[in-house]
Amino acid sequence: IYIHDEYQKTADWLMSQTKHRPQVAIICGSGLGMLADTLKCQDSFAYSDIPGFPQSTVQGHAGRLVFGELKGKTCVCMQGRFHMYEGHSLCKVVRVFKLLGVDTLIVTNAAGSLADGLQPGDIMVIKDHVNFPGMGGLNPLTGPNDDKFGPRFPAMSGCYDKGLRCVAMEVAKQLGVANIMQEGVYAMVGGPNFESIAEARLLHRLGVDAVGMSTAPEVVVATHCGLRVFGLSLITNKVVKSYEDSESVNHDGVLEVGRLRSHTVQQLVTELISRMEINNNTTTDNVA
Ligand SMILES: O=P(O)(O)O[C@@H]1C[C@H](O)[C@@H](CO)O1
Ligand code: HPA
Repeated sequence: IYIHDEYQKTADWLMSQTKHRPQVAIICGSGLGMLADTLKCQDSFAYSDIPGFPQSTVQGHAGRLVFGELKGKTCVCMQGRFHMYEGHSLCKVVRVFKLLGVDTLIVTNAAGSLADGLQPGDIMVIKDHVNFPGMGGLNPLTGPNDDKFGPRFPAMSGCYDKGLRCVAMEVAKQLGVANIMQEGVYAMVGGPNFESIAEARLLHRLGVDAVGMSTAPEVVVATHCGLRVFGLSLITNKVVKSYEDSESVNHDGVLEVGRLRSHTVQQLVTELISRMEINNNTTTDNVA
Protein backbone atom coordinates (compact mmCIF):
# COMPACT_ATOMS: atom_id res chain seq x y z
CA ILE A 1 0.00 0.00 0.00
CA TYR A 2 1.32 3.45 -0.93
CA ILE A 3 0.55 6.29 1.42
CA HIS A 4 -0.26 9.80 0.25
CA ASP A 5 3.25 11.12 1.03
CA GLU A 6 4.79 8.49 -1.24
CA TYR A 7 2.66 9.63 -4.18
CA GLN A 8 3.50 13.22 -3.31
CA LYS A 9 7.24 12.48 -3.31
CA THR A 10 7.02 11.07 -6.82
CA ALA A 11 4.91 14.03 -8.01
CA ASP A 12 7.31 16.53 -6.39
CA TRP A 13 10.32 14.86 -8.00
CA LEU A 14 8.66 15.03 -11.42
CA MET A 15 7.72 18.69 -10.93
CA SER A 16 11.31 19.45 -9.98
CA GLN A 17 12.53 17.84 -13.23
CA THR A 18 10.09 19.37 -15.72
CA LYS A 19 8.38 22.72 -16.15
CA HIS A 20 5.35 21.06 -17.73
CA ARG A 21 2.22 21.03 -15.57
CA PRO A 22 -0.04 18.55 -17.34
CA GLN A 23 -3.81 18.94 -17.69
CA VAL A 24 -4.30 15.65 -19.55
CA ALA A 25 -2.78 12.24 -18.81
CA ILE A 26 -2.71 9.54 -21.46
CA ILE A 27 -2.07 5.84 -20.82
CA CYS A 28 -1.07 4.02 -24.00
CA GLY A 29 -2.18 0.45 -24.66
CA SER A 30 -0.19 -2.38 -26.24
CA GLY A 31 1.35 -1.24 -29.52
CA LEU A 32 -0.11 2.28 -29.17
CA GLY A 33 2.80 4.03 -27.48
CA MET A 34 3.85 6.10 -30.49
CA LEU A 35 1.29 8.69 -29.49
CA ALA A 36 3.83 9.90 -26.94
CA ASP A 37 6.36 10.60 -29.71
CA THR A 38 4.11 13.32 -31.12
CA LEU A 39 4.27 15.53 -28.01
CA LYS A 40 6.11 18.82 -28.57
CA CYS A 41 8.82 20.21 -26.24
CA GLN A 42 9.26 16.83 -24.63
CA ASP A 43 10.70 15.97 -21.27
CA SER A 44 10.83 12.22 -20.82
CA PHE A 45 11.81 9.95 -17.96
CA ALA A 46 12.52 6.23 -17.90
CA TYR A 47 10.31 4.61 -15.26
CA SER A 48 13.48 3.20 -13.71
CA ASP A 49 14.71 6.77 -13.01
CA ILE A 50 11.51 8.00 -11.32
CA PRO A 51 11.61 7.59 -7.53
CA GLY A 52 8.94 5.21 -6.33
CA PHE A 53 7.70 4.31 -9.81
CA PRO A 54 6.99 0.69 -10.80
CA GLN A 55 8.58 -0.93 -13.89
CA SER A 56 6.67 -2.18 -16.92
CA THR A 57 7.72 -5.57 -18.21
CA VAL A 58 5.53 -6.23 -21.26
CA GLN A 59 6.79 -6.17 -24.84
CA GLY A 60 5.18 -3.26 -26.71
CA HIS A 61 5.27 -1.06 -23.58
CA ALA A 62 8.39 1.12 -23.65
CA GLY A 63 8.52 2.20 -20.01
CA ARG A 64 8.79 6.00 -20.34
CA LEU A 65 6.81 8.87 -18.93
CA VAL A 66 6.70 11.65 -21.50
CA PHE A 67 5.64 15.25 -20.79
CA GLY A 68 4.90 17.70 -23.60
CA GLU A 69 2.44 19.86 -25.50
CA LEU A 70 -0.28 18.59 -27.81
CA LYS A 71 -2.54 21.08 -29.59
CA GLY A 72 -1.96 23.70 -26.93
CA LYS A 73 -2.66 21.39 -23.98
CA THR A 74 0.00 20.13 -21.63
CA CYS A 75 0.01 16.34 -21.46
CA VAL A 76 1.78 13.54 -19.68
CA CYS A 77 1.85 10.25 -21.51
CA MET A 78 2.64 6.80 -20.17
CA GLN A 79 4.46 5.01 -22.93
CA GLY A 80 3.99 1.63 -21.34
CA ARG A 81 1.35 0.69 -18.82
CA PHE A 82 1.37 -1.46 -15.75
CA HIS A 83 -0.88 -4.49 -15.62
CA MET A 84 -2.34 -6.30 -12.66
CA TYR A 85 -0.86 -9.56 -13.98
CA GLU A 86 2.63 -8.03 -13.59
CA GLY A 87 1.86 -7.69 -9.90
CA HIS A 88 1.13 -3.96 -9.85
CA SER A 89 -1.46 -2.26 -7.66
CA LEU A 90 -2.19 0.48 -10.28
CA CYS A 91 -3.17 3.16 -7.77
CA LYS A 92 0.13 4.91 -7.82
CA VAL A 93 0.44 6.31 -11.32
CA VAL A 94 -3.08 7.70 -11.52
CA ARG A 95 -2.78 9.39 -8.12
CA VAL A 96 0.56 10.88 -9.11
CA PHE A 97 -1.21 12.36 -12.17
CA LYS A 98 -3.86 13.82 -9.87
CA LEU A 99 -1.16 15.41 -7.71
CA LEU A 100 0.49 16.84 -10.84
CA GLY A 101 -2.77 18.75 -11.47
CA VAL A 102 -4.21 16.53 -14.21
CA ASP A 103 -7.92 17.04 -14.93
CA THR A 104 -8.63 14.37 -17.57
CA LEU A 105 -7.35 10.80 -18.06
CA ILE A 106 -7.35 9.20 -21.50
CA VAL A 107 -6.80 5.43 -21.58
CA THR A 108 -6.25 3.29 -24.63
CA ASN A 109 -5.91 -0.46 -24.85
CA ALA A 110 -5.75 -3.40 -27.19
CA ALA A 111 -8.73 -5.73 -26.83
CA GLY A 112 -10.35 -8.79 -28.36
CA SER A 113 -13.89 -8.49 -29.72
CA LEU A 114 -16.84 -10.60 -28.69
CA ALA A 115 -19.48 -8.51 -30.48
CA ASP A 116 -20.12 -9.72 -34.03
CA GLY A 117 -20.12 -6.13 -35.29
CA LEU A 118 -16.57 -5.39 -34.10
CA GLN A 119 -13.75 -6.41 -36.42
CA PRO A 120 -9.97 -6.33 -35.94
CA GLY A 121 -8.86 -2.79 -36.72
CA ASP A 122 -12.09 -1.26 -35.40
CA ILE A 123 -12.02 1.25 -32.57
CA MET A 124 -14.42 0.94 -29.67
CA VAL A 125 -15.13 3.98 -27.54
CA ILE A 126 -15.62 2.59 -24.06
CA LYS A 127 -19.11 3.36 -22.76
CA ASP A 128 -18.76 1.33 -19.59
CA HIS A 129 -16.74 -1.52 -18.15
CA VAL A 130 -17.09 -4.78 -16.26
CA ASN A 131 -14.22 -5.04 -13.81
CA PHE A 132 -14.12 -8.78 -13.19
CA PRO A 133 -11.04 -8.76 -10.94
CA GLY A 134 -12.46 -5.78 -9.05
CA MET A 135 -15.82 -7.45 -8.53
CA GLY A 136 -13.99 -10.45 -7.14
CA GLY A 137 -12.02 -8.38 -4.65
CA LEU A 138 -8.85 -7.61 -6.62
CA ASN A 139 -9.63 -3.91 -6.59
CA PRO A 140 -6.99 -1.16 -6.53
CA LEU A 141 -9.07 0.64 -3.88
CA THR A 142 -8.82 -2.32 -1.49
CA GLY A 143 -7.26 -1.35 1.83
CA PRO A 144 -7.68 1.66 4.07
CA ASN A 145 -9.35 4.50 2.16
CA ASP A 146 -7.32 7.66 1.71
CA ASP A 147 -9.96 10.38 2.11
CA LYS A 148 -7.56 12.92 0.62
CA PHE A 149 -8.15 11.27 -2.74
CA GLY A 150 -11.82 10.30 -2.58
CA PRO A 151 -14.64 8.56 -0.74
CA ARG A 152 -14.64 5.02 0.65
CA PHE A 153 -17.53 4.01 -1.64
CA PRO A 154 -17.17 5.83 -4.97
CA ALA A 155 -19.94 5.61 -7.59
CA MET A 156 -18.90 4.21 -10.98
CA SER A 157 -22.01 5.13 -12.95
CA GLY A 158 -21.09 7.56 -15.67
CA CYS A 159 -17.37 7.05 -15.18
CA TYR A 160 -16.68 7.30 -18.95
CA ASP A 161 -17.54 10.94 -19.62
CA LYS A 162 -20.50 11.29 -21.98
CA GLY A 163 -19.45 14.66 -23.36
CA LEU A 164 -16.02 13.36 -24.39
CA ARG A 165 -17.60 10.28 -25.97
CA CYS A 166 -19.82 12.54 -28.09
CA VAL A 167 -16.86 14.69 -29.14
CA ALA A 168 -14.90 11.54 -30.07
CA MET A 169 -17.70 10.39 -32.40
CA GLU A 170 -17.72 13.83 -34.05
CA VAL A 171 -13.95 13.69 -34.44
CA ALA A 172 -14.26 10.24 -36.05
CA LYS A 173 -16.67 11.71 -38.62
CA GLN A 174 -14.32 14.60 -39.30
CA LEU A 175 -11.40 12.20 -39.84
CA GLY A 176 -13.50 9.92 -42.06
CA VAL A 177 -13.19 6.92 -39.74
CA ALA A 178 -16.73 6.86 -38.31
CA ASN A 179 -17.30 3.56 -40.14
CA ILE A 180 -14.73 1.79 -37.95
CA MET A 181 -15.77 3.35 -34.67
CA GLN A 182 -18.58 2.52 -32.27
CA GLU A 183 -19.33 2.51 -28.56
CA GLY A 184 -19.28 -0.61 -26.43
CA VAL A 185 -18.68 -2.29 -23.10
CA TYR A 186 -15.15 -3.39 -22.17
CA ALA A 187 -14.58 -6.24 -19.73
CA MET A 188 -11.35 -6.56 -17.86
CA VAL A 189 -10.11 -10.03 -17.04
CA GLY A 190 -6.98 -10.67 -14.99
CA GLY A 191 -4.89 -12.35 -17.70
CA PRO A 192 -2.15 -13.02 -18.59
CA ASN A 193 -3.65 -15.97 -20.45
CA PHE A 194 -6.12 -15.21 -23.21
CA GLU A 195 -9.67 -16.53 -22.74
CA SER A 196 -10.67 -20.15 -23.05
CA ILE A 197 -13.56 -20.80 -25.45
CA ALA A 198 -15.95 -21.38 -22.56
CA GLU A 199 -14.85 -18.09 -20.97
CA ALA A 200 -15.29 -16.30 -24.30
CA ARG A 201 -18.81 -17.72 -24.67
CA LEU A 202 -19.66 -16.67 -21.15
CA LEU A 203 -18.47 -13.08 -21.76
CA HIS A 204 -20.40 -12.99 -25.03
CA ARG A 205 -23.61 -14.16 -23.35
CA LEU A 206 -23.14 -11.52 -20.69
CA GLY A 207 -23.24 -8.82 -23.35
CA VAL A 208 -19.59 -7.79 -23.23
CA ASP A 209 -18.39 -6.23 -26.50
CA ALA A 210 -14.61 -6.39 -26.00
CA VAL A 211 -12.25 -7.99 -23.51
CA GLY A 212 -8.78 -7.04 -22.31
CA MET A 213 -6.46 -7.14 -19.33
CA SER A 214 -6.19 -3.51 -18.22
CA THR A 215 -7.94 -0.13 -18.03
CA ALA A 216 -10.65 -0.84 -15.42
CA PRO A 217 -8.32 -0.42 -12.40
CA GLU A 218 -6.91 2.85 -13.72
CA VAL A 219 -10.42 4.13 -14.41
CA VAL A 220 -11.63 3.12 -10.95
CA VAL A 221 -8.74 4.97 -9.27
CA ALA A 222 -9.20 7.98 -11.56
CA THR A 223 -12.94 8.17 -10.88
CA HIS A 224 -12.30 7.81 -7.15
CA CYS A 225 -10.10 10.93 -7.16
CA GLY A 226 -12.40 12.95 -9.40
CA LEU A 227 -10.67 12.77 -12.78
CA ARG A 228 -12.71 12.92 -15.98
CA VAL A 229 -12.12 9.78 -18.07
CA PHE A 230 -12.15 8.88 -21.74
CA GLY A 231 -11.26 5.38 -22.93
CA LEU A 232 -10.93 3.56 -26.20
CA SER A 233 -10.13 0.01 -27.23
CA LEU A 234 -8.39 -0.89 -30.45
CA ILE A 235 -9.85 -4.22 -31.50
CA THR A 236 -6.84 -6.35 -32.37
CA ASN A 237 -8.47 -9.77 -32.74
CA LYS A 238 -11.74 -11.63 -32.59
CA VAL A 239 -11.97 -13.75 -29.46
CA VAL A 240 -12.32 -17.41 -30.46
CA LYS A 241 -15.80 -18.56 -29.44
CA SER A 242 -16.17 -21.76 -31.45
CA TYR A 243 -14.66 -25.19 -30.93
CA GLU A 244 -14.57 -25.50 -34.75
CA ASP A 245 -12.28 -22.47 -35.07
CA SER A 246 -8.60 -23.42 -35.37
CA GLU A 247 -7.31 -19.83 -35.00
CA SER A 248 -5.74 -18.60 -31.79
CA VAL A 249 -4.70 -15.18 -30.57
CA ASN A 250 -1.13 -14.17 -29.67
CA HIS A 251 0.58 -11.02 -28.43
CA ASP A 252 2.59 -10.45 -31.65
CA GLY A 253 -0.67 -10.36 -33.62
CA VAL A 254 -2.05 -7.86 -31.10
CA LEU A 255 1.00 -5.62 -31.55
CA GLU A 256 0.80 -5.90 -35.34
CA VAL A 257 -2.77 -4.52 -35.46
CA GLY A 258 -1.63 -1.85 -33.00
CA ARG A 259 1.05 -0.78 -35.48
CA LEU A 260 -1.42 -0.72 -38.38
CA ARG A 261 -3.89 1.48 -36.55
CA SER A 262 -1.64 3.50 -34.27
CA HIS A 263 -1.72 6.48 -36.61
CA THR A 264 -5.52 6.60 -36.62
CA VAL A 265 -5.67 6.23 -32.83
CA GLN A 266 -3.11 8.98 -32.52
CA GLN A 267 -5.11 11.31 -34.80
CA LEU A 268 -8.32 10.63 -32.85
CA VAL A 269 -6.74 11.29 -29.47
CA THR A 270 -4.92 14.40 -30.73
CA GLU A 271 -8.07 15.91 -32.20
CA LEU A 272 -10.08 15.01 -29.09
CA ILE A 273 -7.51 16.77 -26.90
CA SER A 274 -7.56 19.75 -29.21
CA ARG A 275 -11.34 20.12 -28.79
CA MET A 276 -11.40 19.36 -25.09
CA GLU A 277 -12.49 21.98 -22.58
CA ILE A 278 -10.16 21.84 -19.60
CA ASN A 279 -11.14 22.77 -16.10
CA ASN A 280 -8.19 25.03 -15.44
CA ASN A 281 -8.65 25.00 -11.72
CA THR A 282 -5.50 23.06 -10.94
CA THR A 283 -6.01 23.24 -7.19
CA THR A 284 -6.72 19.56 -6.76
CA ASP A 285 -10.16 19.85 -5.19
CA ASN A 286 -10.25 16.85 -2.91
CA VAL A 287 -6.52 16.43 -2.44
CA ALA A 288 -5.17 18.34 0.54
O1 LIG B 1 -2.11 -2.77 -22.17
P1 LIG B 1 -3.17 -3.39 -23.00
O2 LIG B 1 -4.45 -3.60 -22.27
O3 LIG B 1 -3.37 -2.66 -24.31
O4 LIG B 1 -2.61 -4.83 -23.39
C1 LIG B 1 -3.35 -5.90 -23.98
C2 LIG B 1 -3.78 -6.88 -22.91
C3 LIG B 1 -2.50 -7.65 -22.67
O5 LIG B 1 -1.64 -6.94 -21.82
C4 LIG B 1 -1.87 -7.73 -24.02
C5 LIG B 1 -2.27 -8.99 -24.72
O6 LIG B 1 -1.76 -9.02 -26.03
O7 LIG B 1 -2.41 -6.61 -24.76
N1 HPA C 1 -8.28 -11.07 -24.71
C1 HPA C 1 -7.77 -10.39 -23.66
N2 HPA C 1 -6.93 -9.37 -23.82
C2 HPA C 1 -6.62 -8.99 -25.06
C3 HPA C 1 -7.12 -9.65 -26.19
C4 HPA C 1 -8.01 -10.75 -26.00
O1 HPA C 1 -8.49 -11.39 -26.95
N3 HPA C 1 -6.62 -9.02 -27.29
C5 HPA C 1 -5.82 -8.02 -26.83
N4 HPA C 1 -5.83 -8.01 -25.48
